[in-house]
Amino acid sequence: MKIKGGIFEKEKIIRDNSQHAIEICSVFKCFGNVKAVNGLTFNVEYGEIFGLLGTNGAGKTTTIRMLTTLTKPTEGKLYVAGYSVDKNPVDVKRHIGVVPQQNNLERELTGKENLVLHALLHKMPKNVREQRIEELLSYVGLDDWADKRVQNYSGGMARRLLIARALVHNPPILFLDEPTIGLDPQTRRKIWDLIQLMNRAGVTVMLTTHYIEEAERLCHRVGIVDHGELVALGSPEELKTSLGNYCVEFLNKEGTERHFFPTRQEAYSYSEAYDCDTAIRRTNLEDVFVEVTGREEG
Ligand SMILES: Nc1ncnc2c1ncn2[C@@H]1O[C@H](COP(=O)(O)OP(=O)(O)OP(=O)(O)O)[C@@H](O)[C@H]1O
Repeated sequence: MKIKGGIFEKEKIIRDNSQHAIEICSVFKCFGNVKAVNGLTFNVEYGEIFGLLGTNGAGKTTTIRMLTTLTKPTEGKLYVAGYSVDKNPVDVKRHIGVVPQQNNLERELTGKENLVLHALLHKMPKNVREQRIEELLSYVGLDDWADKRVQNYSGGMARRLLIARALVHNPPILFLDEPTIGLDPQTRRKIWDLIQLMNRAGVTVMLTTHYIEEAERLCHRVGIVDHGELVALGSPEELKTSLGNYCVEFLNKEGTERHFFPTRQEAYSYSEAYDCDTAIRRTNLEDVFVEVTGREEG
């Protein structure tokens, strides 16, 4: 995958009085009796890769759908690029790219035609859009597939095309809902590289994931959501440190028991008191996830 110079050069964003790329202020979303989102408040800063991590049904997709103008909150306010999602949805749409969880590409069209269609929806002039599309197809490594129909693409290729499509109109903020769901490990790594390259080129990224490894490897900051509530927020390092950087782990009759300590020495002293086999290791984000949600997997 190649980065061509200048493809992420951005127009200057005129923001109201916001310093944040994304602001979520006391947001609730109910579907009947189900509180899909239950009082979320946090910001995403310009330049970040921010990950919303949670189990299935935690409220991640609903949050992305509200931020990207697809559904309205029951209560609360959302701002993207300084614009109110409620009052200025058209401005919000101009400033965002969205990679949905489901592949909604036009399968009968070629990769290039899909991008042209998106550019036309954003009223991009022909000379600008042609160059941009060529550059993006090369950027996501699909130049050789540009004129082939999407129905012949693999899952990983379709995901790369979805990312290219989201970037056609040069948005400063990109939302990705479960960007690597269902992909094999090699393709997943390629998508991670692509997200990191985009971010280095200046794009602010907010993604959802239920893969803890994805959040730990990719995200500058992570918000862990459970039953629609934010239960932890910080960089992976901050979250691990807050729990204790060293873990003593051993098996008892009920299952695996874990205890956390700030230093290896304290962990070692604790483990010495036990007769059974104990392991001392560095704390990881999965430990944080289990502690704050009470669940074993993302
Ligand atoms: N349109 C809808 N109508 C009714 N309930 C909904 C609707 N959309 C979401 N929900 C419910 O809201 C809760 C949160 O769903 P959401 O899709 O936001 O979770 P998620 O964290 O994105 O999970 P997943 O990874 O499975 O998509 C779930 O209980 C879900 O069943």
